[in-house]
Amino acid sequence: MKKLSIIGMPMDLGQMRRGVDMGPSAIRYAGVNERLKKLFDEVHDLGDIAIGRPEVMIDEESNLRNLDLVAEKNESLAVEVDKAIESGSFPLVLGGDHSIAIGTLAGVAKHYQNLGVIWYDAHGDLNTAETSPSGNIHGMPLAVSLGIGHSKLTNVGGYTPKINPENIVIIGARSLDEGERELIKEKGIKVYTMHEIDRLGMTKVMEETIAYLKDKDGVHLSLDLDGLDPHDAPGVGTPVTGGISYRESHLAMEMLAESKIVTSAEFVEVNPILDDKNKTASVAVALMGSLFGEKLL
Ligand SMILES: NC(=[NH2+])NCCC[C@H](N)C(=O)O
Ligand SMILES: [Mn+2]
Ligand SMILES: [Mn+2]
Repeated sequence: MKKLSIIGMPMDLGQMRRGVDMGPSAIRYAGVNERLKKLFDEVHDLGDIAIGRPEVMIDEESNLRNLDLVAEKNESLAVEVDKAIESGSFPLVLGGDHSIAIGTLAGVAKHYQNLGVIWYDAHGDLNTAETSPSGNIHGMPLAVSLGIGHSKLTNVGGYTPKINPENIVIIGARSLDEGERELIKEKGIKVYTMHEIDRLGMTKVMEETIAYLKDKDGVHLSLDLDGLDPHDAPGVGTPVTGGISYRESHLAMEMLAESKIVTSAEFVEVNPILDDKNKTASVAVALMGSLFGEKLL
């Protein structure tokens, strides 16, 4: 019995550009339910986590924009993700800015002893208040999940850390801040930058990634649409040129489907205001199709 739970997280408090809160709607409009119903026995769309429209505020002291709200809303997400897994469902979270990975991983990681994470992204999202150039929490969730950062964030879900550095693979990196580079080196995090993707090809990158994570008891895929080239996924708040192509991304998802290692996923940073006729949401849905085993023949 294959069950999928879809959870919308219309969060935009982790960054400054309005519109990413409409990501879950855009992805639903692009047909996520219809497409994935063919690949699961049951698809439960649980609707959206309530975010509301609070006054935007910055905690000047700590360089953590909307700290309390981001923490609070991620607690709610963690509860829903946890419940989905308890009920035997594969949790698929629709973002929302990438700060939602804090809540997703809080809900997921308690179910695994040794969770692997694939971070498909132009960025490392390994900043802290001290290293962040922007104060935007969507640039911090991977560090937070490692237990590095403000305790209001690292303690979401009531425990820390969620993951270990040697269980992470970052794919598609091409924009890293100085503090992120240092953390990657210090912790020995595995990273396939665009250089390695060009050099090795996506086939080899995914073969190595899958081999690297094979012995984990679960693998979470956190896919930031800005990992793709802005030509293929223009509707994102922090685009970086020279990214992963649409075709390479399909191949990556198909290889993950074949490997059967992925046990939870989130697709984030879809911003329909910045998009071109809902292209980015449609790309997200197409990639989900491949991730969950869609085949042409
Ligand atoms: N999830 C994202 N799109 N993150 C972008 C982060 C950009 C930059 N590194 C920052 O920390 O502000
Ligand atoms: Mn990114
Ligand atoms: Mn990201």
